[in-house]
Amino acid sequence: MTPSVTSKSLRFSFSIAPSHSQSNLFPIISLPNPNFHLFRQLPLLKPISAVQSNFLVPEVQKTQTFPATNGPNFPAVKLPPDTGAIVVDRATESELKENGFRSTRRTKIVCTIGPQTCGFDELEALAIGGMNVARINMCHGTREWHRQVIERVRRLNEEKGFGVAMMMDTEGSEIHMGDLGGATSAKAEDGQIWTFTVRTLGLNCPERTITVNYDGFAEDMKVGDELLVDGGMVRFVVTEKIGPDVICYCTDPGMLLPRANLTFWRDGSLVRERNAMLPTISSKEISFLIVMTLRFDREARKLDGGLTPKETLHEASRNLIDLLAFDISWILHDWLDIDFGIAEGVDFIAVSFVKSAEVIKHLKSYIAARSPKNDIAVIAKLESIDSLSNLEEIILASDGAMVARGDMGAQIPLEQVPSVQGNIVQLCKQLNKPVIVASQLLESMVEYPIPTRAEVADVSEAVGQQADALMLSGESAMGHYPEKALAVLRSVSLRIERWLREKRHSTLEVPISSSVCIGIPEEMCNAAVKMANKLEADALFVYTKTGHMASLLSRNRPDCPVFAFTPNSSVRRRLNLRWGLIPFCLSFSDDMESNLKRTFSLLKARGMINSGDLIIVVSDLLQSIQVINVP
Ligand SMILES: Nc1ncnc2c1ncn2[C@@H]1O[C@H](COP(=O)(O)OP(=O)(O)O)[C@@H](O)[C@H]1O
Ligand SMILES: C=C(OP(=O)(O)O)C(=O)O
Ligand SMILES: [K+]
Ligand SMILES: [Mg+2]
Repeated sequence: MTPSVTSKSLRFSFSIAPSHSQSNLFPIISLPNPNFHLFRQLPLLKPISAVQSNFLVPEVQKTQTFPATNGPNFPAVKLPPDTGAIVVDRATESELKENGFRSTRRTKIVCTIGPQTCGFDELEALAIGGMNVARINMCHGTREWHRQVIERVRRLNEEKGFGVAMMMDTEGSEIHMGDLGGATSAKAEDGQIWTFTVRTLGLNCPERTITVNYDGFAEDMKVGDELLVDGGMVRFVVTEKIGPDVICYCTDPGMLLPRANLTFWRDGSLVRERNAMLPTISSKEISFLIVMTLRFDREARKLDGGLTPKETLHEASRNLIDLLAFDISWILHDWLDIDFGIAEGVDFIAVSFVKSAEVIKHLKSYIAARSPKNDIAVIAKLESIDSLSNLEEIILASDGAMVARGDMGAQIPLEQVPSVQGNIVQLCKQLNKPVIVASQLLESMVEYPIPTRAEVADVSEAVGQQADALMLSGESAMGHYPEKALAVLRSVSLRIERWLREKRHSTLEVPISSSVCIGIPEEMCNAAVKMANKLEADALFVYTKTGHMASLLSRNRPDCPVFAFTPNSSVRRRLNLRWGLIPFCLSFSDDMESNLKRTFSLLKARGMINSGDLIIVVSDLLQSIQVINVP
């Protein structure tokens, strides 16, 4: 595997073999063009410091502020330490008590946290409203900003008794616009002329200028190309190129948002040289590369005498440093974010623009080496056109998948998105991986308090497909009605789930079969679900250390909810993404009899089960299925 890093702007490419590859212990830089001295003449080389201010330290450019926390208004309800007690998410507990087992929500909800929802109060409101997973998108905000969100979610869980999991979504090497000079949005009108530039915004920029984060942008665009903002929400056609400026004519008007993603098309197909790449190279390997380059430079300096080839070598090394700084900063971003996510102990890392299973495998071994407890799940975001030809391999390598319809809709024709969504959801269920349906589910609710009928139908479709989770993006990050949007997802899920259960009984549809992997745990879980459906059990109980048995029950999409008991709090948080699972933290012993007794008495004391309820119990301790009436 030799990932290649391409600097289009320099019309030059070199490849880097990561140090773990079998054939090479050290990174190899292969330069196709021996005329290094030519590079100096190219216009886009930047000194390292300039590069750093653009890429390595993007925080400098971002000016986001946090609403202050209302510290004193929050009574710190410190829960007792988990010794013998049972811990469940507070919102789920009230839902169970109010509505009874059968009517709890099965479809999970992921909310993207942004300026509208990053305060402690707002986060708490989302947790009360049923948010199962909070997502931060590393495309926006600074690491410090994200750190505060993570800290607040953790505090919410500890002090207020919620069990919200944390997902970090990587940026991917997408091309996006700059910050709009501080404005929150800008309206592009039909027929208007806009300038997209790689220059920094300044006085000499024409009116309606937008910066672009990719230095090769002006070189790569051609007159006649189509430029799509935010997956096609606003469209432009390139009419002229003037040095670093690309002059565009607006063909589809709309709202431009800061740092919106850009794709460009030529002759009806996507030009995707550079917008779909997470290179399989780590920050350590890159650091090594930098050290090697600096040594190369030092050796070149030692060569006195001024022979032309040596001067050339020196010149080349200087250029190489510039070049590496440029390209490395581009690709390093995701790896620095991944290191950040591991250090902060997030529960999920969602990888943007995955093209192959290799990226996922590499990231999983990277995480395994740094997080020995192996408690971060990797979610493959399916949005790049290249991912669609090897979906099964990618999904198998991952711990879950996201149908990232926003960017997907910019890479394949829109009318193909629904069938691709259906196929991915089906495939994930077969392969026993949780799947999230994301983007524009309730897009109009960014501005309005009521969704459109079409949006409600779209949500219903995803719930009907029995996707594990639905995701809010702008609706919860920067919209005017985050809690209302969450309430719509909740109520539509509940209603459609109930309707499906009623329908299933009239058509006697059987749960999905275990055609893909058949082993004792799979067979046991399939049988337990069948039994629970036939006997109209009130709940399935599963005692699980790793969460695997619980996932196998969820995969069958049973009629009743599954109470999953695990001693491990990070397993509990990861199970939040699984359809129909209610994860509890509970320490248990090898003695199932006493585990059950204890669980029944703890749950009865909290009013979460009643005498006479019919429970089907599965455990990965004993290979048994028990049918029990709560005493
Ligand atoms: N941390 C953040 N800071 C500021 N704005 C954010 C943040 N996260 C999300 N947003 C806003 O919400 C919008 C939708 O979020 P999302 O779908 O995650 O991002 P995008 O569509 O830009 O990839 C973003 O375009 C951005 O305007
Ligand atoms: C979820 C998506 O990714 P992001 O919001 O990071 O662009 C998407 O493209 O649909
Ligand atoms: K992202
Ligand atoms: Mg995307």
